[in-house]
Amino acid sequence: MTQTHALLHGLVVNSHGRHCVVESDDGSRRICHPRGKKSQAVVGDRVQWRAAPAGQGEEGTIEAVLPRDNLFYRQDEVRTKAFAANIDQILVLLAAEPVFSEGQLARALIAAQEQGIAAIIGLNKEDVPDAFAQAWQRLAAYRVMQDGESQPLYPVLRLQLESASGGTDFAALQARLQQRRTLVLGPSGVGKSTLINRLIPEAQAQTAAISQALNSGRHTTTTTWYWLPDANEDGVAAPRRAAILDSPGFQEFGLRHIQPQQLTRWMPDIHAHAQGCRFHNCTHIHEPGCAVQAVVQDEATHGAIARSRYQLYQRFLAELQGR
Ligand SMILES: Nc1nc2c(ncn2[C@@H]2O[C@H](COP(=O)(O)OP(=O)(O)OP(=O)(O)O)[C@@H](O)[C@H]2O)c(=O)[nH]1
Ligand SMILES: [Zn+2]
Repeated sequence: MTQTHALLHGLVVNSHGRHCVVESDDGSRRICHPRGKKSQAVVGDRVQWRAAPAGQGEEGTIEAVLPRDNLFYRQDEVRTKAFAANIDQILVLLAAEPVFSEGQLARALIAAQEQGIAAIIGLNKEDVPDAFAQAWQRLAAYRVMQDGESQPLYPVLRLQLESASGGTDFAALQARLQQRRTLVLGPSGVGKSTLINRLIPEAQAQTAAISQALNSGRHTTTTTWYWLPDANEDGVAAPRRAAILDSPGFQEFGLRHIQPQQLTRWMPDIHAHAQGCRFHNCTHIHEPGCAVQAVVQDEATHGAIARSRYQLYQRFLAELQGR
C-alpha cells in the first residue's frame, strides 16, 4: 500500500499549461498538477497540495484551490481564461512612447473596479518631454476621477525608470507597493522589465529558478510572482509581504462576466451622471431623458465625461450585449 503524504498549504507562483509551481511556507518550490480536469489553479492561488508518493519524483498534486478574494480573466476572440487571483491592486504601466491604447487601459481599470481593488497608472519616460506631455494629456479623464474621500481614484505616477531617481513619483510608487500584491500590466516597450529589475534585483534568478523547476529551459511566458525585498531595514518582517505579479504582454482583460446593465457601475465618471436618467434601466445610448448623453453632448459641461470615455462605454456595452 502506498503511503499518502499530508495535505500542505502553498501559493501558486507560476502556472504553465496545466502545471503549477507551488511555493510552500518555507520557500521551497515544486511542480504540482491539478487533480481532475477542471480545477485549474492560477498565479496567486492558495492551494492545498500533497507530495507525490515516494518513488514518483518530486512533484505534487493540487487537491484544492482555497476560496479566492478575487480573480482576473484575460480574453481573446475565442475564450476567456482566468490568469491571476488574490491581488490587492493593479499597476498599469504606460509610457510616453509607444503610444498606448486607451481601450486596454480602460478594460484594466474596469476589471479592478469590478473586483473592488485599487488601480494605479504609471507613466514612464518623463525624459521624452513632448510625447510625455501628450500622453499625460490623454490621461486627463483618469487624473480627475476621485474616490469617495476626494482622493484621486487612479493616481497617475510620473516615472523615468531609466534614471538614478526613477522619476518624479518613483518614491510614491514604492510606497504604494508596500505590503500589497500588485499585478503589473502594460504593453510591450513601456519599461516593465526595467521596473521589475529595479525593484527586485534577484528577479532574473527567481525566473530562472521557475524555468528550471518547470524543466522548460526557456524563459517563462506566463504570469509570474516575485517577492519584493523587505523594505524594513530593522529586519522585522512586514505584516503582509509585498509582491509583484508580472504579466507578460498586455492581457486583454476579460469583461464577459459583467452584466451589460452593470457596466456603468465600474466606470465611475459615467456612473456619476446615470442617476439623472429618466429610465432606471437606461442604457445611455438612445433613450430620451438620458443624463449621460446630455452631459456628453452639452458644450457647457464639456469634459465632465470625456468623449473618448463615452465611446469606450459604447464599445464595451456592445461587446457585452453581443456575447
Ligand atoms: N527614454 C526612456 N527609455 C526607457 C525608460 N525606461 C525604460 N526605457 C527603455 O524602454 C525600452 C523598453 O524597456 P523594457 O523594460 O524592456 O520594456 P518592457 O515593457 O519590458 O518591454 P517588453 O520586453 O517588450 O515587454 C528599452 O529600450 C528601455 O531602455 C525611461 O525612463 N526613459
Ligand atoms: Zn442614460
